[in-house]
Amino acid sequence: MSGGEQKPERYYVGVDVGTGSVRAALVDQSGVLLAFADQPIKKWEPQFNYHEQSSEDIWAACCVVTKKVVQGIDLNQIRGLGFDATCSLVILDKRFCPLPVNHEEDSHRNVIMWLDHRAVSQVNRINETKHSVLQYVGGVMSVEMQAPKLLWLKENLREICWDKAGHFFDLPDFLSWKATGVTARSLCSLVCKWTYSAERGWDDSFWKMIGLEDIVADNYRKIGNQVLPPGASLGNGLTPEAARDLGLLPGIAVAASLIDAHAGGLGVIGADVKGHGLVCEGQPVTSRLAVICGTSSCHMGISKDPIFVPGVWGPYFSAMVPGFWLNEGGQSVTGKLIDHMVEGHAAFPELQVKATARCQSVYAYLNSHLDLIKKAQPVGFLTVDLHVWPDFHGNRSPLADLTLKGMVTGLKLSQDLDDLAILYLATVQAIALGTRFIIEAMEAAGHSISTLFLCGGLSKNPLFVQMHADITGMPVVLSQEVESVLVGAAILGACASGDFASVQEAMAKMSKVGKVVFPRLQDKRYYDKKYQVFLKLVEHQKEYLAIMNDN
Ligand SMILES: Nc1ncnc2c1ncn2[C@@H]1O[C@H](COP(=O)(O)OP(=O)(O)O)[C@@H](O)[C@H]1O
Ligand SMILES: O=C(CO)[C@H](O)[C@H](O)COP(=O)(O)O
Repeated sequence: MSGGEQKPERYYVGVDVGTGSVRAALVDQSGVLLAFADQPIKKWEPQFNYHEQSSEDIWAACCVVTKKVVQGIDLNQIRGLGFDATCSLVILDKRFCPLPVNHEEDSHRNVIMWLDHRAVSQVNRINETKHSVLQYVGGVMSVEMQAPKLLWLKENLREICWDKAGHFFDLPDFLSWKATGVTARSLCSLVCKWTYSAERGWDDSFWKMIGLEDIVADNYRKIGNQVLPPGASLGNGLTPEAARDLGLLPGIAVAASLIDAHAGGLGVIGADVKGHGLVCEGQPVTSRLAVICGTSSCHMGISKDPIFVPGVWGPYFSAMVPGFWLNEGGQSVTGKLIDHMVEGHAAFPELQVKATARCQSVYAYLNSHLDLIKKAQPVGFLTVDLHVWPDFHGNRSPLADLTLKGMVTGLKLSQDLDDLAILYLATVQAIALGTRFIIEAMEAAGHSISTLFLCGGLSKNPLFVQMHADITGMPVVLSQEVESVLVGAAILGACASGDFASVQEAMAKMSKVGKVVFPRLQDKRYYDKKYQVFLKLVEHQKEYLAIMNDN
């Protein structure tokens, strides 16, 4: 401050809990990241398709990263705190102590992660009910949502978990409770993963029909009967205990949270695009699709009126941008699939040695290796005879079929670095082709999308970004801040502090365009052919299944 004329800077802290790590940022009022820290979190996979975490480990990581980003800052300048997280299920007993989600009775592991597929039988039975709430999750409930997981706990861990449980939280709501002591849930979590309707509230008949009538009898106390819009200020703000844990001052505003993909959406979708030569300039914000690409990819499209897209989650009212309906397409593993293909290849140890020698990430090394071997043709043409179907963990959208498997066609005997690089390229392309498939389903149902806004760990990969532009034929906008999900979390904190009148105002002021990647339209014919093959792959997979199931 000089001469008492200038107002002191106002800062917000955003905390983003992803699948593999927790990140925090100190963000100013114009959305600039002033400090960033990250910390890995523990994951357990006790058996195939079972994925667990620990809420205590996650909270401890939140504390480490928050303390780091506020070091050296006058804490009085920090006005608000916002959390986003994966939509994993946290279970606590009536005294808020962790309960085990496993037969080993390890209560440290009290989180069923979003990608856990243990509740297949439960979700199949839920879908057989054809209950009307299913219309609002794309027609088919995903095994990754919370109702099947709750039913699994009741049917499998009745004594050690279900009967003792006092609180079932979506992870973002667990974090805001931990910070404030307020058990109110965010509208975002409840609408997107728990079948709550912003307009009609809970539907008793659904819970009774699926065998969870105890949730209704208890007046939804365990899953949430006080619901707040994302960004609303919670209780009296940060409790003294949480303030000590996080290294902040007690009483600062804490916002009702968002799921991570939705925070990414807020962080990118409202940016002013003037002067970037984009078709979406002058078009409504509904022409933008935010794609949040980390362990998974989520495709967030908004509309003024509800649009029912078969196989695409939603329409969800006010779950991301207040007043707008949201459709959320998704690919359940994307970053995880690329890592799986690269790390599982025989040439991976050689890749690691070479990348380390050049102080590069393995992805940066592979990208430059592809440039070396491409000869006169564009890089993307190296996969003319290698095709991948990317549903190694089932299909979220638009087929909503968790039984689908991954496919690779065009394998050879070679196992060298060239072979690894081309397989990596084909996997990246398959993910981008999957995005095109989702966009086509959304457009067929009434969306009109012209521009992609990418964020998340995979948006740091130039090949991934260019393939999304080339294969969808749409420009891809990257934000000024690479960590846009954290800008979304900070937007929540800024709204809770009262410094902005609305989420829309905060979005417009805090998200900024960084770079635009345009599609190379001269390659369109090649990618149209790759897309044709892509669609054939799943058709053939279904044919194989029919042949094998024919008695
Ligand atoms: N610098 C990078 N270059 C290329 N890919 C990256 C980079 N950093 C992360 N990734 C990819 O992003 C994925 C993780 O993204 P991230 O947003 O951190 O995930 P999550 O939010 O699920 O924890 C990884 O699986 C990896 O494939
Ligand atoms: O289901 C989701 C959003 O609705 C996310 O995919 C899930 O929360 C995991 O996110 P990430 O890939 O960023 O870890």
